[in-house]
Amino acid sequence: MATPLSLPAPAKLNLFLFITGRRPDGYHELQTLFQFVDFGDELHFTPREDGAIRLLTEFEGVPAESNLIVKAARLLKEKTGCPLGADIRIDKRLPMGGGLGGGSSNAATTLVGLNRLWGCDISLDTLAQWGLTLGADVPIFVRGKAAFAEGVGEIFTDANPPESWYLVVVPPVSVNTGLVFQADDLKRDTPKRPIAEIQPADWANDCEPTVFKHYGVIEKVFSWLLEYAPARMTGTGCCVFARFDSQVAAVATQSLLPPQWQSFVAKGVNRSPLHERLAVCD
Ligand SMILES: C[C@](O)(CO)[C@H](O)COP(=O)(O)OP(=O)(O)OC[C@H]1O[C@@H](n2ccc(N)nc2=O)[C@H](O)[C@@H]1O
Ligand SMILES: Nc1ncnc2c1ncn2[C@@H]1O[C@H](COP(=O)(O)OP(=O)(O)OP(=O)(O)O)[C@@H](O)[C@H]1O
Repeated sequence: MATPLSLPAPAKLNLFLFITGRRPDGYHELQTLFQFVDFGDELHFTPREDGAIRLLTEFEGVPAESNLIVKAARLLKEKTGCPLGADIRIDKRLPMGGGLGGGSSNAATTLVGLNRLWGCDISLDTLAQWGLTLGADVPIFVRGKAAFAEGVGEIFTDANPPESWYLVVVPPVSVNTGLVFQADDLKRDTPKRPIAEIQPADWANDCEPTVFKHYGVIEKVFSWLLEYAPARMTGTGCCVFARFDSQVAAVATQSLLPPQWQSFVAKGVNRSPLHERLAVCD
């Protein structure tokens, strides 16, 4: 049997997220700062000669046909005409609908992993472009470098934010990204600024007031964390993160969390663990 290729699908954090407008197609113009963390899912790919794409891990509430892993594998096969297939397994650790980009990261790791396994030799830029049709955050995970993003999140400028430690708390709710963007009370008129002018003191997330209003528990988690460290929601929620200078400080605060709140401690990294692993495989 062929050796499987195992690759990480890390989470991302939006260190800030401003909504600067709405396009005629309904999508929103953003200015955001993406950083990865060294925590996420792990995917395992084994090539198949018969061309079939099989996802061997079941997802609660997501049929295989609509799973972004299967969609990404089919997209690559269709675009390249590759006759091979794959068996795919995943160790799922990232919550769904958490604002950590888990689905997009799974899709990106599938595109990059199968491109390698099948020997397609498609450039990262092209994979990122194809991936955008699967989800707004797929391109950043394909590129694998911390970046400011504009447009709907697909125009990048490399960035080098401090690689802090984060305590990420997962409130017991799932937030639907589409519904947040449709909300009447969403702040979508932050003036667009040159990226160099956005200072750390200005960092904020425009989705917070709307999400907090509809999900009281997320605001509760946010207020709790704020007592210990600077805190912010990532993406459209539900996860909230607090920033620390050391792992010890993050773990100490984690030990004080109310027991019903799930959490993890992770380090911010400006190069994706996916690309770190691929470099080792070279
Ligand atoms: C807000 C972010 O979390 C920032 O990282 C992402 O851009 C959201 O990415 P995502 O969860 O992959 O979202 P998608 O699946 O692409 O979009 C879900 C829905 O959110 C809305 N949406 C998404 C991104 C965007 N820039 N404007 C939007 O209005 C659209 O209605 C879309 O149908
Ligand atoms: N492989 C996958 N992993 C997670 N979710 C998936 C996957 N495939 C499809 N989905 C669907 O996509 C939805 C969003 O999942 P995801 O984990 O990307 O949310 P998110 O972390 O809020 O993303 P974002 O930060 O991009 O808003 C899920 O609720 C699920 O229905």
